[in-house]
Amino acid sequence: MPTTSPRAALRLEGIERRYVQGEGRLEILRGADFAVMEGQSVALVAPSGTGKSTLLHIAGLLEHQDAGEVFIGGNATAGLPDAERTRIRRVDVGFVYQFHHLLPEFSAQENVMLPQMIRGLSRREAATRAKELLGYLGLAKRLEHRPGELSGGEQQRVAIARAVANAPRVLLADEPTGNLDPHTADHVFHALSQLVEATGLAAVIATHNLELASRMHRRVTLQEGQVVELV
Ligand SMILES: Nc1ncnc2c1ncn2[C@@H]1O[C@H](COP(=O)(O)OP(=O)(O)OP(=O)(O)O)[C@@H](O)[C@H]1O
Repeated sequence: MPTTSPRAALRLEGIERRYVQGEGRLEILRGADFAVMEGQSVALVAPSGTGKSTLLHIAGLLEHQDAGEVFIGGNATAGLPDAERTRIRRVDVGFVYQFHHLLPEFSAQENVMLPQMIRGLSRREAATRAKELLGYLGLAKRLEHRPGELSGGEQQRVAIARAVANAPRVLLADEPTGNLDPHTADHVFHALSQLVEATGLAAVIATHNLELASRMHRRVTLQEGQVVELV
């Protein structure tokens, strides 16, 4: 019987990114290559200022690279018009940041419903999916809570539910537990890992937490502007 080989949900090829500051030039990414398969979680562990956020922003089509190509689900994105890049980002990419950025006046459930309604789902459909996701992340009893009425770990789990509400191919998380105590960080990481296993998402998680990174499928770092596998 033929076996299906895993597909790269995200592939970066020869990514270059430099910043010009006055007379100086900062070469942050110098031909970075990187691929993440469906259902795979990768920790990006590198010192501050080496370009983790830059790499995630380029991978998520939030920022343009100076050279190289980003493939999402096998489709090249570099030459696309901005409107098409935005469409792909909305459909295929979910982001989680260090701070949750939830809308304070909306409930947990409504925060998870919003991206779905923006994509055209009915209120009822969005509510059902939000409830299901929040339940999965252990927040079944927090649906009506506003962000200010949730703990830090709960807020981050709502942010994760929101990021995956539209079933993206790729989840990009930038220090998602950087603002949490170790116990809560552990809980949030566990929730993230479970989601990756359950949904076939590809996840890239920038973190300084080596213990949590050790639980991801792979670990990579940035060295001289290149992505290097850690073994
Ligand atoms: N818009 C910009 N203009 C000039 N330099 C920038 C710009 N954005 C980022 N940089 C520089 O590029 C480098 C990489 O930044 P980036 O935010 O990607 O690092 P990082 O590895 O995510 O760091 P941290 O772990 O501290 O968040 C830094 O030295 C930063 O100062």
